[in-house]
Amino acid sequence: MKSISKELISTVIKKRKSATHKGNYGRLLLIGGSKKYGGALIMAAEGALNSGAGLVTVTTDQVNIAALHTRDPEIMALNWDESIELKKSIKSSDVVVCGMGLGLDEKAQQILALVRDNITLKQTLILDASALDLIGQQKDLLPLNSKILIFTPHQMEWQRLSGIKISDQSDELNRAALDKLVKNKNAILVLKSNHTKVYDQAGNIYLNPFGNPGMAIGGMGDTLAGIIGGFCGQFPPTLETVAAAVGIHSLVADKIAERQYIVRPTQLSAHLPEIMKQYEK
Ligand SMILES: NC(=O)C1=CN([C@@H]2O[C@H](COP(=O)(O)OP(=O)(O)OC[C@H]3O[C@@H](n4cnc5c(N)ncnc54)[C@H](O)[C@@H]3O)[C@@H](O)[C@H]2O)[C@@H](O)CC1
Ligand SMILES: Nc1ncnc2c1ncn2[C@@H]1O[C@H](COP(=O)(O)OP(=O)(O)O)[C@@H](O)[C@H]1O
Ligand SMILES: [Mg+2]
Repeated sequence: MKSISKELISTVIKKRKSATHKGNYGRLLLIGGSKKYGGALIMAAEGALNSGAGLVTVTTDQVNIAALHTRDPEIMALNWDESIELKKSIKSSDVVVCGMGLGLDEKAQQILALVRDNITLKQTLILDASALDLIGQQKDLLPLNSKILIFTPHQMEWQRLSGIKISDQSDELNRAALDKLVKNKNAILVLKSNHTKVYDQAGNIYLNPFGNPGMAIGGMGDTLAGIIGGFCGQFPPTLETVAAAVGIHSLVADKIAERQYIVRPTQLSAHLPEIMKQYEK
């Protein structure tokens, strides 16, 4: 098992070249935010924006859009009832991040089915939170048609999806469960805990040595899902890129925790551009 290092983060975060434009840094679509959990979607979108994604669009319950635009006018928004537009948005994105605050109701199931049916082999798909629980309940909702498929469960979500109890979540069982879920070997598992592990299906594992308990606040994982999306839109969507996203999320939190008792997810996002600058190479 390898450890996520500051050197690894520096090899992933590239200095931007002059002759580039927003289209070179990833078209991201984030899907989530039912009425109760609009904040989850907003925090994920802020993670994506602040990690440098070129173009960020969300699709969510209409009720969240004014709040999102008040905070972040850089982000485009689409009412998730507009299913024709939503299909087009899925198809035209480089990276789709689905599940933060999506909920588990019929609407959420329909939206995940739409993602499953419209994602293509050119795209990176990240599944978080409710998307994972929906798949746990109904295995045929699992989208298998993306280029790279990234799962980002916390230990309880992984228990529900894989059937492995938290106390039994060993590397061997985790990888076997990933192989059972995704047979075409294009998946990455980000198993979140106080020391998150990132697995691929070739047997590689990265352990995150960074992070602190000030991060134990709702929205911290939503923010990470957005950052992983942002990294996969800008840099090649590999195991190392995902591991670097996990690492930088915790390093920013560690910086904030030097002088604060807790780390607000929105504050973490706001500090990302400054800390990423220190690691660019
Ligand atoms: N402001 C918001 O709108 C927020 C919305 N959220 C959304 O709420 C929905 C439910 O997700 P939750 O994760 O809250 O609920 P879950 O019921 O899925 O899981 C949370 C529970 O799992 C247990 N657990 C065990 N090990 C854990 C670990 N390593 N990390 C985290 N929890 C662990 C804890 O008892 C915890 O209360 C998701 O769609 C999520 O995106 C949350 O992300 C919180 C913030
Ligand atoms: N005690 C801790 N030490 C280090 N990191 C933590 C700790 N508690 C939570 N985290 C991190 O915070 C995030 C929590 O993710 P998640 O439970 O999905 O949050 P949410 O769904 O509320 O946004 C993960 O990245 C996890 O590694
Ligand atoms: Mg979560």
